[in-house]
Amino acid sequence: MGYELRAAIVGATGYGGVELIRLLQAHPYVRITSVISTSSAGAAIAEGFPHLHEIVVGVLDELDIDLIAGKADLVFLATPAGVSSELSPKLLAAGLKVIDLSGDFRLKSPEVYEQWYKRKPASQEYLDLAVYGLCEAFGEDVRGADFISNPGCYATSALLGLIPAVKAGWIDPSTIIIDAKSGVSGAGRAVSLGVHYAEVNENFSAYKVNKHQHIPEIEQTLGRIAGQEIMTTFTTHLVPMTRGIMCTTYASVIGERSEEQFIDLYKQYYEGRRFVRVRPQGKWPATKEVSGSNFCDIGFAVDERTGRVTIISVIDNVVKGAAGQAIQNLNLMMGWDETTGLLFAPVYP
Ligand SMILES: NC(=O)C1=CN([C@@H]2O[C@H](COP(=O)(O)OP(=O)(O)OC[C@H]3O[C@@H](n4cnc5c(N)ncnc54)[C@H](OP(=O)(O)O)[C@@H]3O)[C@@H](O)[C@H]2O)C=CC1
Ligand SMILES: CC(=O)N[C@@H](CCC(=O)OP(=O)(O)O)C(=O)O
Repeated sequence: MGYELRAAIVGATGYGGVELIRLLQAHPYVRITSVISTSSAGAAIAEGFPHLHEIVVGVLDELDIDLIAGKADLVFLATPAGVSSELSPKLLAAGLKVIDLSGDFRLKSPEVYEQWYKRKPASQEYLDLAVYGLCEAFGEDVRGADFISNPGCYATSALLGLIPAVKAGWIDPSTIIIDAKSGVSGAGRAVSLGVHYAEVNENFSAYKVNKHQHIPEIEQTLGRIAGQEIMTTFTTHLVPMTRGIMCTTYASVIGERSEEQFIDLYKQYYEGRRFVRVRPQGKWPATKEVSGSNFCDIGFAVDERTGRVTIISVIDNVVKGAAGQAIQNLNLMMGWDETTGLLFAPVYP
């Protein structure tokens, strides 16, 4: 297939942007034609990122809508919250397809966005237009779409672990508790006290308890699956590792369900979806087992004593939680095989 899509990346100097460069330069149908930086325009990309030396040649472009429209067919926005709500309408008006990695278009209610992100929301028109790109659940919506809102990293791990059980009515949604942990790259490349080496190393801390911006995203999506309002308890922790998210999720089981039944249910739901790997009974995934890959691995334990199920789901936050999932969305948007350019094994050890 000789198809070539020209892609631009805004926020190319951040962790999500640099990971997009790494993955896209190996994609058979995509050519990166512009990498954009508001702080380092004019500098060679390999100057700031020596690991890309002799792999990606070129200089960083300034952020200019006309320049992007002249060079690209599709734009990835790997920018902080509050940026893409301004940029996306202009890029779409210029005829570009857009995949936004930030949280600006994930929540359908502007009021809910303002409450959790503490920022001015995008307009309702564009919130309605954006397709929530959780491919394994809403892949049909993504096919042929022009504007994708890439799910949040924690939300991806939590939702892939919960959706089949919620959809089947096998767990009581009012009892869901998600205990989530992330590596430090989830906080982005900018330096702050909270991600300083001496603060994180040999430490384990909870943050944004009951205030995390992925709570409404998880609740909105589970509510859509269940057809009823769902509230969850979701606690995030910072772990002294670079990549990886683990969600350990607890819920009360409705009826009598064994681990084997949960495994069969999830295997059926994710049949044909190559990026979700359901573990055999008694095997629980670790973050290292998906590191550097687009996989989400899921394992189960049913406790007959308490009547609860424990669901453990892991992803690499920068790949399945950001750049890899964005490329998975690109593949579906373009009608390509979902796995194109993404079917590589995790990095081990
Ligand atoms: N890191 C992760 O694991 C995940 C991140 N995300 C989301 O993806 C987005 C990118 O995250 P991440 O790469 O980690 O963040 P980083 O902080 O590492 O990078 C963001 C980049 O955006 C650019 N930028 C900042 N302000 C502006 C602006 N006003 N206009 C245009 N570009 C700007 C900066 O580059 P420059 O100064 O060169 O322009 C910066 O390098 C965020 O919204 C984040 O929440 C989602 C899932 C997972
Ligand atoms: C470790 C760490 O700080 N992780 C970030 C991950 C969320 C993120 O990337 O923000 P979005 O809402 O745009 O997805 C956080 O907890 O805020």
